[in-house]
Amino acid sequence: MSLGNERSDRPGGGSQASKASQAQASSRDKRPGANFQSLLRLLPYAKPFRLNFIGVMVLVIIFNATNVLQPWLVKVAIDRDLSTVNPNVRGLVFISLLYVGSVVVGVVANYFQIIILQFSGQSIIRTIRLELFRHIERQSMSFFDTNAIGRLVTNVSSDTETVSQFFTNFFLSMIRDGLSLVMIIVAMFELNGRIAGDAMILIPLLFVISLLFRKQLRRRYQTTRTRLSNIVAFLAENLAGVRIIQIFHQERRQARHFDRLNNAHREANVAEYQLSVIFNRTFELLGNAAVAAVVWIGGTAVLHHAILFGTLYAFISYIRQFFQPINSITQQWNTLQSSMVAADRIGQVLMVEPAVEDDPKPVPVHDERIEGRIEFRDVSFGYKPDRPVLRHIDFTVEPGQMIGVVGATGAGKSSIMSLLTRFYDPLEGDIRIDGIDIRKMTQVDLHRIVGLIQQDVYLFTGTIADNIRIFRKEISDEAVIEAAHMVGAHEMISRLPKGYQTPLYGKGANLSMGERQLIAFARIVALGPRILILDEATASLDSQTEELVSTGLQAVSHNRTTLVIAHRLATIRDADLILVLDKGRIVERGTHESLLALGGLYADLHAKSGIEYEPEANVHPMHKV
Ligand SMILES: Nc1ncnc2c1ncn2[C@@H]1O[C@H](COP(=O)(O)OP(=O)(O)OP(=O)(O)O)[C@@H](O)[C@H]1O
Repeated sequence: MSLGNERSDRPGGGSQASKASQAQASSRDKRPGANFQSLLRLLPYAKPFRLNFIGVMVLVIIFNATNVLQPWLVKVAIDRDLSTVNPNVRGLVFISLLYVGSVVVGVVANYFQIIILQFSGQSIIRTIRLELFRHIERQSMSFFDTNAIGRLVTNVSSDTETVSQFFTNFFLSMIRDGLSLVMIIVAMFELNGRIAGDAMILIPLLFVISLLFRKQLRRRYQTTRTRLSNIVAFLAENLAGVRIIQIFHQERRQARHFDRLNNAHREANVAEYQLSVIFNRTFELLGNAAVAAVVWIGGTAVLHHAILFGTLYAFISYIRQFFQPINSITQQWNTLQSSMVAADRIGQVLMVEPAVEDDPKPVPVHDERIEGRIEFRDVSFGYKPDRPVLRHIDFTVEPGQMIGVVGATGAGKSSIMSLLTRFYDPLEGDIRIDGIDIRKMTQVDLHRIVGLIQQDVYLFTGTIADNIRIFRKEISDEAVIEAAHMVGAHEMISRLPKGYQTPLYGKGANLSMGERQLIAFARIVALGPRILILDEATASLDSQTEELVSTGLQAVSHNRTTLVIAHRLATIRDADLILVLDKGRIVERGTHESLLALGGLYADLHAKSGIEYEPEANVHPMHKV
């Protein structure tokens, strides 16, 4: 005659996933703002399911009623039909049928109650998760600067899961267990007010014991989770750095450290179970003691003919049922706490508006008519307003030109790129494409015009062809192959076992750096933006790949305004204009030759880069006189 909550010696009960998320939710940053309001703010998501919740309530009432009815039926059978004075076999059969009927109704009600509630809870979470995902995707880069990716992943995955506990477990328990308790109490008072009154002493006692234990259980549970996280973090770091560990012969030391973490986890886990078992058995002990007390008090009453035997039976059954809802309700305290923390964190993310937003009245842009003229007009920028990283940047790139931006590390090269793509907005000045302020275009239009290849070429899980067309179905296979041909990637791709259908794993780890660059070039040709920004990879390539990449670059920049953030000066030797940045300012500008002739910072960088620049250096040794 369980009320649907199976007893578990694991503290907290519930699924592993939910427990993990609850622990995470509670162990991470507990903001003072995490309160019931945070949860209430998520209530509108539940509104479309209000009929479902009402349905669940009705089903819960039916289910509880059948539970309370069953001992009562047995009581009637014993006292009315089994009494030796007036035995009634037909009545007995009728009661048995009613009993079976109530069990069947209870089971069916319970089934639908669980299914409807889970469906509603998970639907709510689905909506919240989708909104979070969309919201995060809409954010500007400054948002990602201040929000660790790991935290966002947790928001979308486990925080939402924790909140779902509120909509399912918490809601269900409050209704089901609260109602169940009330019904049992009413039934007991209905049977015998005196014995029922004595039994009421148990309620505060059970609540206090339960809450005290739960607090401790929660603490131990969190310790176990934290120690498990330590193991996972250590393992991840070790796997990532396995080469270094092997080269420096640190395997034993690392294994010892791992075992310490492992042991700490074992101890925490055993301690957690220990307390959990003590708690459950204490509860059971109290339950049995209560039954014994009822047998004693009720039995005496039976002997004195104060109550009938069936009433005593029903009392014993109700006392047994009595413990489950109290246990379950106190357990919800944890659920409520974790859900509030998780809901607060979700709310914090949902409240952030993107720093870069589209103009409410954007200028319509026809990208096919865009020529690709870029102007930076006295642009100043800082990731934090009081720390400028670009000052008074002023330059123009004519359509189809290639421009190189060079400078020491941290000079502000990538920041220029981030402004042109509107990952950030300038603090002062403006940036124009074909005379249109990019803040006046929608970001969708802008990103159709401006293509970007970042240092670390990002490849998605999928085939090479998928990666070239970035999952845009309207780009045909022929167009993909043509794009690859143009940048000189076709041969390399054809050599792969499955050609264009070769699957890429783990951000394209099965390709070399140069090969990834070529795929990125082909991607640009296939998508065809008028402007290309290339944040060149810092790692040096072998000379053969370097040649492939530079041929690819020539192809991809052909007829396209190209801005190269150059880490290798050789890449931009033929650029129409080179900007030399130093501490956020343009300190020199000109062509490769003119800058070398100037003998300033560029010439300096050039000398340090180790590239020989002698006109004769390009001449084949055989032709030297
Ligand atoms: N997201 C960011 N938040 C805060 N500061 C940043 C951020 N990105 C860059 N910076 C700072 O801005 C300055 C310019 O960085 P930027 O990445 O533009 O330089 P860079 O010339 O491209 O350097 P590198 O050649 O090393 O890539 C640096 O001082 C850097 O620390």
